[in-house]
Amino acid sequence: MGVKLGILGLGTVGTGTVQLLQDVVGRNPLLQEIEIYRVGVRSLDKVREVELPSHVLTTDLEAIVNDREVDIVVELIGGLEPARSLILTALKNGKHVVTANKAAIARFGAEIFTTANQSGVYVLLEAAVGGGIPVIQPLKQSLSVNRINTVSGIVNGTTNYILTRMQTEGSNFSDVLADAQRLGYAEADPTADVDGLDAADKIAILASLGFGGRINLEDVYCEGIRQVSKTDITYAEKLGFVIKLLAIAKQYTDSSSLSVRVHPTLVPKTHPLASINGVYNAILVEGEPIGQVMFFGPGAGAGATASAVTSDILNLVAVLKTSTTQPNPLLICGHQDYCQISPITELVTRFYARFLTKDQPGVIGKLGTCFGNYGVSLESVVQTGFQGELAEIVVVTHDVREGDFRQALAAIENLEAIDSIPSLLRVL
Ligand SMILES: NC(=O)C1=CN([C@@H]2O[C@H](COP(=O)(O)OP(=O)(O)OC[C@H]3O[C@@H](n4cnc5c(N)ncnc54)[C@H](OP(=O)(O)O)[C@@H]3O)[C@@H](O)[C@H]2O)C=CC1
Ligand SMILES: N[C@@H](CC=O)C(=O)O
Ligand code: NA
Repeated sequence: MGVKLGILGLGTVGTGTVQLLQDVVGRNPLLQEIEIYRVGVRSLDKVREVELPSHVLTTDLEAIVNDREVDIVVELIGGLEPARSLILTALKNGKHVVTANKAAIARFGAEIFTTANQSGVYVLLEAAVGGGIPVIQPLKQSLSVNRINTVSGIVNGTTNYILTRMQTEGSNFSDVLADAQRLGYAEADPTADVDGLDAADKIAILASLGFGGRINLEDVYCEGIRQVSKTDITYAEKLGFVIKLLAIAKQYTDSSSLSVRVHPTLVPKTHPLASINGVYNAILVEGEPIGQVMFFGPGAGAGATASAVTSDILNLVAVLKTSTTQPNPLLICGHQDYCQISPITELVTRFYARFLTKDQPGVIGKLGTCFGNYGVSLESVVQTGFQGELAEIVVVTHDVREGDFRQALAAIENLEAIDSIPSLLRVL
């Protein structure tokens, strides 16, 4: 007997998944055992890129998650509600769930996994992070014997696509965002991409897997890419860096707390993450004894994401075809405790800052003295340009505690010679 899927959503990812499932020749033979039984959408009038028998499409998503015939619910509608309620109902009805919905998992993961465990079913989410890149399963299984100390990466395809085109073509932010939307990379509300929220959801999920505890999303520090200007991209280039939106989860060596954050970062051109361009994502996992492992691939888009969704479906088909009633501990999520996350003020990092100053003698000296008063030591100071009457000074610091750096900046802002501080970015 075939395994019956109830797919919720037939947008970018839903369509890619149905296309893959309708074209099984040359792929894993288990795919032939899958039946697309129901597909739930918002509108029956939309023109679809896939052909499905008319009785398969429905707008009644509740009926799908309550249908006794459905074995696996594949949630691809996105957003928080009704996605959360539909997932919970499916789980309570004893159905396995596959989801690409990092927003729902990052916020309601505790409730969703507790319900799944109580019902003896699985929630698989490979597509939720890194699109088509296998990273969830490797963290849960292949790498789980390591003590992880850092998970960092480029986990949002839309912003990496935007930053890459701003860097290589000098393109304008809003034009490039429109292209990312047209290509199906962006979220329904692209502010989730641009403001770093999508990356924050993803690093919360990766940190939870890497460090073995729940993550309170509100503790994840998050800055997006709106403030990244062409001027900063050009300065960064001259200084030997590229600007990337990085998501980082790092264990402090001297304590049990984690730093979990998302922000635009100056990445040295020699670093493995510097060369990840366009919609590609990469996740660098560092642990003991393995050392460094990097996962690279397409982070968004219909086909790539469908690959991850369908691999989860396949895992569940295999589960359904084996007779054991015992849960597989490598497939469940059994975290109970929350990880302790340090405030951003405790972060120790290098900074890049751009100042607009009055063109007076001794300004650089005043900046240096002010930084010195707060224990901030400077790695480089560059004054190359002017913006109208104002001189532009760019500094890169050595490692400094963020709280101390912020105090120094507050003092610098009060200097008579300082007009403004248009940019402040962290340096890897
Ligand atoms: N796009 C990508 O590259 C990636 C997306 N994801 C995640 O995958 C999920 C889906 O994204 P994507 O395919 O891009 O989204 P789309 O907006 O393209 O598609 C959403 C689909 O869900 C349906 N839908 C939405 N809300 C409802 C509702 N309330 N009732 C019934 N149907 C509904 C829509 O119906 P209709 O067609 O009738 O409007 C549409 O078919 C999201 O969680 C996203 O974060 C993950 C990785 C990559
Ligand atoms: N909007 C997301 C889609 C994949 O998760 C992105 O751009 O990465
Ligand atoms: Na993935």
